[in-house]
Amino acid sequence: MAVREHDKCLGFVRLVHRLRTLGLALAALPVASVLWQQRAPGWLWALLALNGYAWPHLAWLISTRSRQPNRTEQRNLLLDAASAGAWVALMRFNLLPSALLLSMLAMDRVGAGGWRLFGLSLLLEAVACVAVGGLLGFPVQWHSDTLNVFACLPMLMLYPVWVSTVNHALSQRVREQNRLLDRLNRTDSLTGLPNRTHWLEAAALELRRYQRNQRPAALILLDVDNFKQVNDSRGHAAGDAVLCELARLLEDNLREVDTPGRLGGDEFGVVLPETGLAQALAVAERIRCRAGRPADDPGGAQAWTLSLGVAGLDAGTADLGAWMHQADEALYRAKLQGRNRVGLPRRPHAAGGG
Ligand SMILES: Nc1nc2c(ncn2[C@@H]2O[C@H](COP(=O)(O)OP(=O)(O)OP(=O)(O)O)[C@@H](O)[C@H]2O)c(=O)[nH]1
Repeated sequence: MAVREHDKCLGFVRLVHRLRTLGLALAALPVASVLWQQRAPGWLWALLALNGYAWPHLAWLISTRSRQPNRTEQRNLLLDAASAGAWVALMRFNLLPSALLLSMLAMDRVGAGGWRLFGLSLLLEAVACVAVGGLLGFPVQWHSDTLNVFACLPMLMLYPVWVSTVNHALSQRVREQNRLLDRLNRTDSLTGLPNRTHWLEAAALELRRYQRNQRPAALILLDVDNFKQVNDSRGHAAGDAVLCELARLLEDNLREVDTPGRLGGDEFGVVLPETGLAQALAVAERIRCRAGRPADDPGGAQAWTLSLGVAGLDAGTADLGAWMHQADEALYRAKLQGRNRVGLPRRPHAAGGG
């Protein structure tokens, strides 16, 4: 099993261990009160001590050393259920401690493994209870005295709070992981910039704002010149480094409200809200000039260059596809005209502010 998979399973084992350690320690008190009432023999007391205080740590060792911690822990949970059933019979069905034991067990069974684990546990509890009860000749002593009631109180008052605390921590972790997953789904793994899907959403948002309120916006599409040669001559890792350098260049040279993104391969895009065409051309030119120059020698020779295409919005921009197409055509023109330049859109645009 892969190490990460093993670690993920340990999360479940840890959760059950926390529940079991406190649960069994508290459950031992009402059982002990019944054993005291019954003047039980020493071996029963020893069994209780083992079950209540040694078993949780033994179960932890067994599960964490297992090659399949999840499965082993499921088995341990079923053993817990069987032992609870046996204790109900050993307590001669003393009403309050038995009901408390079974209801608390049911609560963490549903919490840790859902209705399936609950059903299986119930079955095992019944089997163990009938088997041990049968061996003892089904002695019954329903009555719970004051000592039994007092011995039940710690579990009754503490365990539900403990279960809720553990569940709350768990649900917070799930929320955090969902947030992380969402971020990863929207991020390009190499550069850390928004990926194509996220970037297109940002562009579509600006288009809608323009259609509703005539707020200007512009797109820049950029592509590294002769990137294939960078890969071929300096290796794929050097190519990746150039893409990351470009991503940092965009982040460092744009406003907070602008959205840079990697559209795929060596093609990137920038969404510029509240920006007219002239301003967008100036931004594109600034990026072009700074591309491929070492930070400590910004006036030095360019190690790699960029071609860029710019498109603003006007009443003739039918949809996002049309807007992208205009920027793409402008980029294509920049490539045709010799690369390392900013391409202009074919049509004059009405978007103001520049
Ligand atoms: N290192 C690296 N290369 C990539 C990645 N994704 C795509 N490429 C390469 O990027 C190159 C893209 O080349 P093109 O855009 O077609 O052409 P170009 O060489 O940049 O030429 P022009 O765009 O015409 O200037 C291809 O060789 C791809 O294999 C990546 O994540 N990392």
